[in-house]
Amino acid sequence: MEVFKGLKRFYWPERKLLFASIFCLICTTALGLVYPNLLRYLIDDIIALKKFDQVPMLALLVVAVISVKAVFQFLHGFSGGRLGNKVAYNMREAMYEKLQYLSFQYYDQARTGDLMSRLTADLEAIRIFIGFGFAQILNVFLMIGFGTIMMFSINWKLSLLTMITMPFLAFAAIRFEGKIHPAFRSVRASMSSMTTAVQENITGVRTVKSFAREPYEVEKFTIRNEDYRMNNVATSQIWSKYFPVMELIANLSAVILLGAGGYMVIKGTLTVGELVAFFSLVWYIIGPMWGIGFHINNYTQSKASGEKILEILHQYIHVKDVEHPVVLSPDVVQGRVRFNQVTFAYPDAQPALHDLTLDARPGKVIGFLGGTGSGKSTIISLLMRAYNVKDGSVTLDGTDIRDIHLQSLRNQIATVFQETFLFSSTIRGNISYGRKDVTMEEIIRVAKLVKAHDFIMEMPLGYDTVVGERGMGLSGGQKQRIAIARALIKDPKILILDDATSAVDMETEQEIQAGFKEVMKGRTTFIIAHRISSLKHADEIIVLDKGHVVQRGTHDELIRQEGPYLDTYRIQYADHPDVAESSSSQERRAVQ
Ligand SMILES: Nc1ncnc2c1ncn2[C@@H]1O[C@H](COP(=O)(O)OP(=O)(O)OP(=O)(O)O)[C@@H](O)[C@H]1O
Repeated sequence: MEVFKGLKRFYWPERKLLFASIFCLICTTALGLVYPNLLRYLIDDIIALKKFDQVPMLALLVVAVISVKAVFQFLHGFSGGRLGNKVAYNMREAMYEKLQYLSFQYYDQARTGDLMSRLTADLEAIRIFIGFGFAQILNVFLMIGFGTIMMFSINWKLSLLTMITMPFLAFAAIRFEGKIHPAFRSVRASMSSMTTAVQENITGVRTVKSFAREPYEVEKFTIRNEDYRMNNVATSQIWSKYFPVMELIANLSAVILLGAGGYMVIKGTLTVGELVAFFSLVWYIIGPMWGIGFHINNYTQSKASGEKILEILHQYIHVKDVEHPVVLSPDVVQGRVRFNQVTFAYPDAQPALHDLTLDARPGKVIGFLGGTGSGKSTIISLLMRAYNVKDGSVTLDGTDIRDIHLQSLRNQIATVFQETFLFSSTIRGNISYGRKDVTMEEIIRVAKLVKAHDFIMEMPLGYDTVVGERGMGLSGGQKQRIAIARALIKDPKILILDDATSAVDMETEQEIQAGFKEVMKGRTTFIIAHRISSLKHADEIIVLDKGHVVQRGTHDELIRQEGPYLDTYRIQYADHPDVAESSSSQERRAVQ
């Protein structure tokens, strides 16, 4: 029940619907009890006494009871359906919102397929249970309770005899519950592992095809599919083992009733009408007892689903606002960024950054160079507070970013990531993503700045062209340019380019950078690049190696000293002897 207590905030506001659905079901159940009594009356008071003129009245009464019962049944379905959908809607909203605010650390580990199955299959299980399952379980108790009272009112001895098997039935049902719950959990786990495989396969279809790994992918899927099948088989084995046992026990009741009841009728201690009424009452109790397996199954499934949903809803958010955060106002932000002796390690890992200190004044350009895994992206992750710095501090205009309202901090920053992600929407929609109120003129202006306007206009629908999922249909360089336009339109105080121009040719890169100079006047820019050409205009270049700063200075300073920067420079300009020559003479001058 803990799970349903945890989910209370979703269904409690809809309690009117919940109670209406339960009330209507109780009425339906109570009206169901009228039948056995009408039967008894028909046999004992009409047929036995040959008062056949009362039959039409009785028939009309039956029609009336059926009609009222049907109305209650409809109202139960209606309110239950509304309740389930309302609860599922509220939960879907809450889950989606939570997913928006979960930190980068969570997504480092999360599996998309698993999250998708929680948002779909698990929510569906809860919808059905809260909408109908819960009322039905309550109904089982009511039917058993009402039926038992009525049976005892007819003949208590026969009632006791017939009820003899019920504890065994209850025992079997409880054992069944104990086995089926873990089985369902495994089914759900294997289901989500299967969906993850499908999702990853579709996302990475280009990689799969280029490596001709289709057979391997099929095999990988087969293993998970097999696991899912085996779990389902194991679950149905539990069903098939317990169900016949439960059915046998239930039917024993009917056999005892017919034997003992028939004997009582012969002896004259029970009327035929009472026996017939008793017989339908027994089935009135056995019916829900039989269904108990289904309800238990429904309950355990939704309990397992509820656990998975709560796991997300209760997921700890690593990066969140302090109690009274500083809310930045864009007109006052200068954009001065400082890292003060920052050392940072990802969870359960060696430090990715050691003792970094930097001071980026507003309007300055800071470049980062270093081999893969040297910590460049980590620096910008810390700047946008994707992770909390524990050792040292990062400040913006003198305020520790941990004290700044997270959204207002990120509103000042625009990042172009290493991997370009575009939404499956129009080019116009993709460029204007970071801002609500943006005119077409502004979109075109930034597109021209990043040299994207011409290729966009060559497309059949221009800015209204819909790009495929993840920007399919565009070249790497085109995607990057759209991503840069998306960052620029945000008019940020701080611009971060994480290897953002790696896919465009050098000439276009220079043109884009010339465009930047104009837009980024008075703003702070961080550029991560592998190409010297992308960095050489930076006010300070920081060279990193395994998380340590190994060199820093301007381009001119760095090419005058031996070190990784000059090594990279030599490699990249090997094809340009004139440049290389001039650099070596500069170097020589520096040494002299
Ligand atoms: N999310 C993460 N969780 C755990 N470790 C990480 C994570 N991201 C990066 N690392 C590790 O931190 C170190 C620095 O990585 P980082 O991404 O900052 O390097 P980088 O210089 O940007 O590399 P590249 O040029 O290849 O992008 C690496 O050892 C990397 O494996």
